[in-house]
Amino acid sequence: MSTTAIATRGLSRRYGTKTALKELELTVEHGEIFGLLGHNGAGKTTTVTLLTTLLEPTSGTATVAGFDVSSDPRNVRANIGYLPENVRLYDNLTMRENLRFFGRLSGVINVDHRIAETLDFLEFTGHENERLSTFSKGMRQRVGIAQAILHLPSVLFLDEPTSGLDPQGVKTLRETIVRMNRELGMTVFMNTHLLSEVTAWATNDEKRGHRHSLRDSQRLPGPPPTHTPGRLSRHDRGVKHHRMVDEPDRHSCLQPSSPGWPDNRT
Ligand SMILES: Nc1ncnc2c1ncn2[C@@H]1O[C@H](COP(=O)(O)OP(=O)(O)OP(=O)(O)O)[C@@H](O)[C@H]1O
Repeated sequence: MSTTAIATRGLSRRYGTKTALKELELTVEHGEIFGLLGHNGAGKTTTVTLLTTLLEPTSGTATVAGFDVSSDPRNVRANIGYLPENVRLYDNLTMRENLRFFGRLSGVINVDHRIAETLDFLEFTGHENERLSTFSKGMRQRVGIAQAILHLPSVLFLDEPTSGLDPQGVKTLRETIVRMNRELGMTVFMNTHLLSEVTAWATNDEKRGHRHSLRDSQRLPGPPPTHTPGRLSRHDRGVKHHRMVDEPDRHSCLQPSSPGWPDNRT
């Protein structure tokens, strides 16, 4: 079996004359947690939308879990989970009803059993019969994660997963991501515009090289508890990231000195 979970070659997407994504080249191996880093508008959501088969590339290719996103989207979808930035759930249904609905759509067998197992794994039991309209942002997101992993996908996509969460929510989410990776063996592909999201996993000397091509994919070790600037230590589970920086006018480069450079260290 191939060790490659995701591979893109020249992956591009245009909207009319607007280039949303230009010739993305990246490879993610099975078992990795991968962070796609870029400012607002850099093309992160477009990338995830292409990789989850919700959008067709205008040129280039991509495979996910060994299947081509253009010629074999059904098999891609069967092998992935997806948590969009703004998770869409049914507010007037309970958590169990929501999960049943999504589980059945994904063809999950014995769906109630899987719901129980999944909520147990996420340490989120006790709210099954409550309506989503009463849930906080953090709780809704956990329902979103539950629906994304109900069918035990091999590759999990998370679009700006910490967006709108409080610090405790961010901490819980990071721990959950690591557990899904280590205990369920899921490859995790995560979009973020926050450098801190990537560095949270890793020691880093990765603030160097402010302007990179899209080929600047770098392996980070992670997730250790502390951060050792200037040095990469070895870790058996690599966390890779890829900075979506290109021409300054297109991607408003990620630079530590930029006004928009994230300064939070949640
Ligand atoms: N449907 C669309 N039609 C036209 N342009 C679009 C469309 N979707 C995205 N774009 C443009 O493509 C570029 C990339 O958008 P995308 O949403 O992928 O960026 P992003 O990195 O995810 O940004 P954000 O962090 O703000 O979500 C942006 O300039 C955006 O305005």
